[in-house]
Amino acid sequence: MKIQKAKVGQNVRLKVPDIDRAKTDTESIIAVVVDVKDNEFYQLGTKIGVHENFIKIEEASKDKKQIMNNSIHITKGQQYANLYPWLGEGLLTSSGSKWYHHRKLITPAFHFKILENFMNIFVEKGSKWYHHRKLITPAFHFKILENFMNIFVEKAEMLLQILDGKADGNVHNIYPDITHCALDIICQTAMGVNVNAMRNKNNEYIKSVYDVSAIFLWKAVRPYVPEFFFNHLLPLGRKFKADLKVLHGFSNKVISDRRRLLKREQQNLKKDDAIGAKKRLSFLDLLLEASDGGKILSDTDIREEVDTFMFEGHDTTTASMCWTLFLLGNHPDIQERVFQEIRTCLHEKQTPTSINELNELKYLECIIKESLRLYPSVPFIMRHIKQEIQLDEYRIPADVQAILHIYGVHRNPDHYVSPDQFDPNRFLPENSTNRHPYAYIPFSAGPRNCIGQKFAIYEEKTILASIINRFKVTAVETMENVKISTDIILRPANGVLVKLEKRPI
Ligand code: HEM
Repeated sequence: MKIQKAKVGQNVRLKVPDIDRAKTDTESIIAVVVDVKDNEFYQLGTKIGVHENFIKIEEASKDKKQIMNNSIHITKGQQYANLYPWLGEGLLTSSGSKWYHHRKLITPAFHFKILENFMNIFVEKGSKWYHHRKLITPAFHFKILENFMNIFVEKAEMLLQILDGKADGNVHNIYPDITHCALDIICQTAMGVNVNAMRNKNNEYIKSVYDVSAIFLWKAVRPYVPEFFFNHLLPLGRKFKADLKVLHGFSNKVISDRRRLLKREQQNLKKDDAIGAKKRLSFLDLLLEASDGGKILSDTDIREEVDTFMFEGHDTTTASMCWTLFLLGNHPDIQERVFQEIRTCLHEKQTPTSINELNELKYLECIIKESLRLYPSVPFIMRHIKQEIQLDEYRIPADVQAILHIYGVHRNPDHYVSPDQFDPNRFLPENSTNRHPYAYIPFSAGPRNCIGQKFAIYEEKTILASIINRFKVTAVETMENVKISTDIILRPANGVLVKLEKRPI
């Protein structure tokens, strides 16, 4: 590719006709100049190159602690600064010691490994049980898991009622229904607040999430637009401000509602001391408790984390569930096979109700994984490379903004035979053993990987199993003609258009 006067390490924007409308060909958004050839051609890192190099950094670095403590290569790319007005320095965007400290604080609330262990040790006796119990109790109360599962099921059932009304032989876009369901789930599990987005349509919050995500991309590809000009002179800047008001208003309300409720609960607990149990229900409670009246976490710190989790915790899972339904709707044979698995596992029941049941749905898990391979909810991430690195024939200079192109890696034929084909069997254990450990990275990898990945898989399994168990899904668009819309999240541009047909019970 020939471009004008670019130096190694510089970001270049590639001309993609649709970029202004944020409907980009996901294979080329922003690239970094990796090398300048003698013939004035440039080697650009977009699709696979930079990413593969980056992952080798992690492989080469045996001493992961060194990376962590020095915050080398875990600092997010400059473009994330465009998210600061919304997410502030929450877990997703922050760096260095602030990120490290908050991640340590928050991790226990999302450590589902602990919860799985806990489920298993229920049947064990003696010292192992005692040891596990002691280990996990302070970090994560068992009550939380029960509550989460109950909430997943409750929301799945509400969603089914809504979808029942759409099983009428017509085509419906169910993307908004799934979004509302995912938002209800994250608000109730993580924040302990019931926002009832499924019943309360035309949700301003969701609209603002979409707008802000699109504006993020708009700004990311126009680093030359001065902040003052954007903030004060462009209508888009004013829109951004109005959207932020909606988003922050929503999260502030969630926090104050929860504070009030906790206070009431604490008072009731004092009255009813016979129970004596400490009731910790959500991630937000953990933050409020850890804040020590603002000494450790300020109100702004808490709001930034709440915004981060409300966004990361619903938009990503929504896209993933919708792409999965789209793919199943295009592959009736695979849908039939997973339907049989679900029926066998659930017998007469409509929805899964325990973690053990979810763990039994193995083929469904392969389907979700394969869907995240083809359509990763987060199609690319960015890192600020802090120190120069030499990787094979590439020299990545310091201060480069590297784009790690997850979408591209997942469709690399070196790692996947017929990479554009939907084939969940790739993720059967026997077919996964020889895969490069970094060839599949929908949740990123290393110390800044996704904190909510277990949560996401459990949530998706509950909702998808419920839908497939109730309806036969037929998609309208195909893999060949579906339009992809990329902002921060990779979504089907027209939503997910399906026909639903109720299955006999
Ligand atoms: C299918 C669903 C999901 C996908 C594909 C996904 C993907 C990712 C990816 C790729 C990253 C790395 C971002 C970067 O480096 O810039 C990330 C980080 C993160 N995710 Fe997720 N995510 C999902 C669900 C969730 C859920 C359900 C939650 C919360 C409950 C969550 C919370 C977070 C947070 C807080 C971070 C930042 C972690 C850190 O930097 O320490 N995600 N996610």
